[in-house]
Amino acid sequence: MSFRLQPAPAARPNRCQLFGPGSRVALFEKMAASAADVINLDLEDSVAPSDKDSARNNVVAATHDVDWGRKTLSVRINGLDSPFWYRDVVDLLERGSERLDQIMIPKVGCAADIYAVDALVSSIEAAKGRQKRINFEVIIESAAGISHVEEIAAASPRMVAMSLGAADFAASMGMSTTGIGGTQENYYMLHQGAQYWSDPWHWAQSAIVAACRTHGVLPVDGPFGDFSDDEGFRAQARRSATLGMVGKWAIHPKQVALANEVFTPSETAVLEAREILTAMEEAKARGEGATVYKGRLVDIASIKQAEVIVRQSEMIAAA
Ligand SMILES: C[C@H](C(=O)SCCNC(=O)CCNC(=O)[C@H](O)C(C)(C)COP(=O)(O)OP(=O)(O)OC[C@H]1O[C@@H](n2cnc3c(N)ncnc32)[C@H](O)[C@@H]1OP(=O)(O)O)[C@@H](O)C(=O)O
Ligand SMILES: [Mg+2]
Repeated sequence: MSFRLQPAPAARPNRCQLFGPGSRVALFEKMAASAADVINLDLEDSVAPSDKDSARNNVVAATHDVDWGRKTLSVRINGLDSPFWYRDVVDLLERGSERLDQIMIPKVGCAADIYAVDALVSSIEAAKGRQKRINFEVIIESAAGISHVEEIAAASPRMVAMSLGAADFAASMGMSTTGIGGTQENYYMLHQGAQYWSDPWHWAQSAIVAACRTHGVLPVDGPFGDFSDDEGFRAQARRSATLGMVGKWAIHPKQVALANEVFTPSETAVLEAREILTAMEEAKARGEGATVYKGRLVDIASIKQAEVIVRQSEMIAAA
């Protein structure tokens, strides 16, 4: 292992992040009653420019008036290229309650973007004497964002999570698709006349996971736009979980159960992980660094893999 150890990410359930426009107040109580671990109230792209001020006021009020239970309460502010973002931050932190846990920063392109928001947030927190430090989540959804993904992950001690925003990412990369995540019809390999679909999001997801794991940040898969396609959502989520992501956005309430299903380790997976840990304890007692479990090699690396699964299940159970 490198001398520089890999920091542990925040120990918070993050299986599903349910989004809702700040302009649709009627959704807030439904979001609070959902099984999502994280709530993202949106001030950015799901809110029309004409509704920005009213949506901001709705969300500030919701930090006081809605019982969000033990969920992580996050607000997506507008992009740093907009005339809205500074007022989003100022009003949330000057008029919003301390129930707010996190600010989500969209379309981040470099570490300096985070620095700017961090400086403004820190100044208001000090001026208002806020006791609870606001965390950051960022969305990687541009060519610049993926190009600078590691410096962004390391840009602030407030950084807790990082998501892939497939739609804006596709637009920024010039991808010929209007789908939001999932399989892309023309992204296939041809072999002996048969088509084999590959995953156009794989490399970006892996880059996000690597940057996040290097700096103790939670890697999260973003939206899957077709909320009538349960199996498509499951397939995308399963690929993301396999790559090391801890959760996925829901842009419709029906996707919450799907995300929770995929990102909650199954009883079978947890039992196997615990059995591997026991097998490795027994091997260690015999002075061995490797052993056989169900006919396959397990060694010290297997301990770390098993601990990821056990830790995730215990964190969810405790939530
Ligand atoms: C693309 C990336 C993004 O920006 S994604 C994040 C921004 N987008 C959003 O926040 C959209 C969130 N979803 C919605 O606004 C709505 O779900 C919808 C517009 C997609 C559909 O709304 P509607 O037609 O009203 O849905 P239904 O009639 O099917 O509703 C059934 C039922 O559920 C309630 N409902 C609807 N939406 C939500 C919600 N988000 N949370 C909780 N409850 C919801 C609705 O009121 C109905 O309730 P009822 O049964 O009591 O009537 C981008 O960043 C990138 O990738 O780059
Ligand atoms: Mg976006």
